[in-house]
Amino acid sequence: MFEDHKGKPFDTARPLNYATSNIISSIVYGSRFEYNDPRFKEMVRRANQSICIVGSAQIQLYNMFPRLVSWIKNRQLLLRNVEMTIRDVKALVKNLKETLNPSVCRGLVDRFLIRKEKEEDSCVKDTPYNEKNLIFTITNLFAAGTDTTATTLRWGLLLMAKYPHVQDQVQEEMSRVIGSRQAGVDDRKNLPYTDAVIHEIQRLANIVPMAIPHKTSRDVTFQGYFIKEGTTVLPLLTSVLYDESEWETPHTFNPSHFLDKEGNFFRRDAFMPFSAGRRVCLGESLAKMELFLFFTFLLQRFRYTPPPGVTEDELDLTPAVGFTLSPSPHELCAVRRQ
Ligand code: HEM
Repeated sequence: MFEDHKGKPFDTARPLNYATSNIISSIVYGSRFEYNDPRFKEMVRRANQSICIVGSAQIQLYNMFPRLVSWIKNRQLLLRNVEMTIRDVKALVKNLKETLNPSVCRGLVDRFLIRKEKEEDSCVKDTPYNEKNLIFTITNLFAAGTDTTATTLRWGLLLMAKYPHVQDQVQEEMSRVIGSRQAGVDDRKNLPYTDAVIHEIQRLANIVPMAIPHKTSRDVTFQGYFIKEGTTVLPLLTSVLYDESEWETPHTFNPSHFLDKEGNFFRRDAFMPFSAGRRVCLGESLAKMELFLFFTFLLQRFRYTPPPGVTEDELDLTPAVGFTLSPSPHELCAVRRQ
């Protein structure tokens, strides 16, 4: 899809969303969607719109005063999106159910359906393998796994266009170490600069600034503060990713944050874009793999620049606020390299 624009400016959002969405789809349904499939296009559009709406002031207000403002427009829109997504997912699951062959497992849905049938046959009570859990597992994976990875990649390409000397070094390292063949996950350890750049993109982009709200399961005293059982707690990842006592230049794009004096990659404890603890991002290892493979592939094949007439300095890094922080609407040129 990048190729189609022939080096002319375009918005990177749609192709990246479709690509990452198809990874989740392959895992969940066992197949990819065509990029021109109207149902797929709508599912991706709705997932992105919902993530944006969840971060809106209206929904924050609703979360605080649910009884007072249940009528607000964004909540109605969100509920309609959920309803339509459930309808689509049900249709896709029905199709898989009708073609289910227990000896050929195509994806997560097949595995779930096989287990569901088995538990029903054995009359297991209160099993989590029920229709409702299946539908919500699928919709949650789709929502959590599409926008996050695509948004990080969009930040990555925008930062490469803004800082061409960093892009030069990534491309130089890749040419030197892997040449023109496609990178595999095992190449990461031999590409310390590229690895550092990907980590720095995630740190600065800070795409899930407030993680996901949690509730205390019992009374706790934390750093001298008493927090009652059942209190909603927001772990502010921004406070760690931009911590002035942890990072040399917390507000600047600086891949050296992850490099030692010899240019070797090193991990930092304050790198927590996936949060931490028991409810740490379930897709962390998948996301890391996707980011590395997509980023190296896209950098190997294209050079990213601002549109004609726009300088690198003018590329705006102000985020658009939603539940996740994505770059403000922008266009880039992707010029074919090889
Ligand atoms: C760059 C990409 C990603 C980032 C930055 C990210 C970040 C996060 C964060 C901060 C949380 C909240 C953790 C908490 O509650 O404290 C989370 C939860 C979650 N993420 Fe991701 N995520 C990414 C990609 C993915 C992918 C690809 C998947 C798909 C499998 C995924 C699935 C989930 C799920 C299911 C949860 C909820 C886990 C739970 O509540 O136990 N994420 N993610």
